[in-house]
Amino acid sequence: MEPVIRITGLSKTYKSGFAALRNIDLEIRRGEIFALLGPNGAGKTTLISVICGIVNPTTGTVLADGHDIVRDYRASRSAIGLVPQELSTDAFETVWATVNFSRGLFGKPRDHALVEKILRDLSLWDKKDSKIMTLSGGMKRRVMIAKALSHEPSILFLDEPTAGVDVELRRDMWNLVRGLRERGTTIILTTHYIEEAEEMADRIGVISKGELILVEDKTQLMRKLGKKQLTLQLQAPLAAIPAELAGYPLELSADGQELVYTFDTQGEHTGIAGLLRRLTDHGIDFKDLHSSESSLEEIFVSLVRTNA
Ligand SMILES: Nc1ncnc2c1ncn2[C@@H]1O[C@H](COP(=O)(O)OP(=O)(O)OP(=O)(O)O)[C@@H](O)[C@H]1O
Repeated sequence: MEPVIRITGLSKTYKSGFAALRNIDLEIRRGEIFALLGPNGAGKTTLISVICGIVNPTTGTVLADGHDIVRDYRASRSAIGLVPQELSTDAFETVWATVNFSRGLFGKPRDHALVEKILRDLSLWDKKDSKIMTLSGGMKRRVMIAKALSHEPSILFLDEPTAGVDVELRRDMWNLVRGLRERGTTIILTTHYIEEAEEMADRIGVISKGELILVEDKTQLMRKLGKKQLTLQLQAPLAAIPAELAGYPLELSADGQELVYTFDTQGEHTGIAGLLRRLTDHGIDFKDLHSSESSLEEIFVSLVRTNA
């Protein structure tokens, strides 16, 4: 299937001379949820801004829904809904007027039934006659989403959708995003919250210092980079790891009560049986053991650290 967004050789150097994006190639699949992860200043917002035609690219091309974002700006932009990081709406307007007006900006005919549905889906219907300035921060964020959806885009960008929102709204937002995906909307979200990517995304891209350092299927990424840890609670504390066990990737907790063994889930042998034998040989007994898998958070931190 043709990708819904095709980015080729994209770079952005700001007037200051700062290279915010370096030679990005990326294809977004129709109907997927793609999470763009990266530390502060990595270039996430710049990338979204280029795709949405807010920032001009220095080199490269972007096709959104088949339309070149520079040559064919209007057509590409109307395929896109953007929920920006910052809340920016007319404080004195009502929710109803703002969302209808946004639709009009894209030259779409009035459709009150559609706007009503969007407001209901976002639990905004009972606020439709409220002025924006009287709404809470979370409600204002919902209004931003309603505006972005008002012209029925096939691609939705959510730039840090849940930054600073409470748990309840975050859950609502996730449900909303899933619902949109079910109806065929492609969703690209940027986030600092790894758990959000872990929970929501089909694929994950990691951007660091303007470079896209990785794009992977979420499950594959977690499997590929996933490490497991086996923690052994010792019968008696150890002062140090015995020299004979130096070849094993072992760590001793500060109080000497726990030995942690890290192994690769992809490896042919975990090495656990051998390790346990060696421990017994050395008279190291343990009273309990448990294993844990590394989270996407740990994978992400180690990736960005490697790129530093
Ligand atoms: N107009 C501009 N002129 C010069 N530099 C800019 C401009 N806009 C952004 N930058 C720089 O480009 C880099 C990338 O910024 P961007 O906002 O894209 O990062 P980000 O990944 O979205 O970060 P955050 O997670 O903090 O939102 C930053 O170092 C920023 O200071």
